[in-house]
Amino acid sequence: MKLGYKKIVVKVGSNVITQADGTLDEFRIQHLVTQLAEIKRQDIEVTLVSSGAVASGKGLMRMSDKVETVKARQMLAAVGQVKLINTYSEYLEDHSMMCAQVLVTKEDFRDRIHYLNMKNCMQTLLHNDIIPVVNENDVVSVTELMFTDNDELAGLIASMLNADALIILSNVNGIYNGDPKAEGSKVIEQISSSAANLASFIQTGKSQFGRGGMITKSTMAQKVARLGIAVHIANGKIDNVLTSLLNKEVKHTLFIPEKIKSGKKKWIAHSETAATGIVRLNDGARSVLTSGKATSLLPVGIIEVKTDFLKGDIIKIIGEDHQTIGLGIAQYGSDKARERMGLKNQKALVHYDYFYSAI
Ligand SMILES: Nc1ncnc2c1ncn2[C@@H]1O[C@H](COP(=O)(O)OP(=O)(O)O)[C@@H](O)[C@H]1O
Ligand SMILES: N[C@@H](CCC(=O)OP(=O)(O)O)C(=O)O
Repeated sequence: MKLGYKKIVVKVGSNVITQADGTLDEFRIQHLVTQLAEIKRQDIEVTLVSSGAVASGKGLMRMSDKVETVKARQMLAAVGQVKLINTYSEYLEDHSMMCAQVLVTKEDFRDRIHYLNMKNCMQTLLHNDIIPVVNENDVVSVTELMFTDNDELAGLIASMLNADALIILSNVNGIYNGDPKAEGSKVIEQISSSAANLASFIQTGKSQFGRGGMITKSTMAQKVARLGIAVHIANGKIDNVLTSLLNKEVKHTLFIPEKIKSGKKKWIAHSETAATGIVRLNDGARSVLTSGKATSLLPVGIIEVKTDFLKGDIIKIIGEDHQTIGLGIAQYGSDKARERMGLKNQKALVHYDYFYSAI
C-alpha cells in the first residue's frame, strides 16, 4: 500500500455504522471488516476504535422516557456493546480472523504503570494477529470521567501504540473550509499541525449520533500529528475508503505529522487531567521553551509555584497570561521549586526529555 504504514489505528464514528433509523448498519460493518482483513494481509497492524454502542443499543431496545439521561446512556451502551462486538467478531470469522474487546476509561491512561500494562496487553493481542476493538467503557465512565469523545480515545490509543497513522472515519469527506453542506465548500486536503485557528470555519454542530463534533476532532488531530503520527479524516460511508486511502486514491484531510516524539512524551502530552502542580513562567522562559530547541525548564524562569506537587508528578506549565505552555514531569517537589524560583545555576525542574510543548 502506497502510504507504507506498518501500524495504524482506525476510528469509526457512530454515524458510519448506523442507519438513518438508528439501527446498526451491519452491511457497512461487514464492508469495513473486509477492508481490515485486506489491510492485515498486507502485514499492517490494525487496531480499531469503534463507537456505536449507544446507537446500537437504541436500535435494540425501547427506552422509557422516565429513565434519566445518564442512566439511559449507560443501559443503551451496556446492551449495545454486546451486539457491536459480536457483529465485528462474526464478520471477522469469515476471514478466519479474531478480535478482542477492549473497554477503557480515562482513568486507565492516568497512571504510567497502569498505562504500560494496558499497552502490553494491546501489543500482545496485535502480535497474536488479533484485532483489538476499543471503545470507551460507557457503563462506568460518566460526566467528568468521560473522554470528550472517541476521537480523543483514538488519539490516546494511537499515541500509546506509537502508530504510524490514525485514520478517523466519519460521515463527511474530511474537514471543509466552510459548512460542509454549503455550495463551494471544499475539503482541505492537508493541514499543518501548527495551523492556526481551524475553529473559525468549523461549525459547532455535529452529526446525528456523534458526540464531540468536528472541532474536537481537529483539535485532537493537531495534537496527535505534533507527536509524529499522521492523522487522516475521511468518509467511512465511501466504499473501500480504507484501502483507497492507503493507496492515496481518495480525497480526504491529512494532518501532516511532525518529527516523531518519544513514547514518554506521547504519554505526557495526553496527561493534562493527571497534572497535580501548576508552575508559572515569565515570557522569556516561555519563548525559550517553545522555540522548538531542546531546552529544559530552569528555575530562573519560574515566577510562581501555584499548586503543590511531588518529585515525579506531572505538572502543568503556564505563562504569565495563565495560558498553558506545556506539561512535564517534575524532577523535584514544589518545596524545592519555591526555594530555587528565580535563581540561576539550579537543576532543571523539568528535563527536556520529559517536557511536552502544547504550543
Ligand atoms: N468544516 C467542517 N468540515 C467537516 N465537517 C464539519 C465541519 N464543521 C462541522 N462539521 C460536522 O462535523 C460532523 C462530524 O463530527 P461528529 O458528529 O463528531 O462525527 P463522528 O460521529 O464521526 O465522530 C459532520 O457530520 C459535520 O456535520
Ligand atoms: N462510546 C460511545 C461513542 C461516543 C462517541 O464519541 O461517538 P462518536 O462521536 O460517533 O465517535 C458509543 O460507543 O456509543
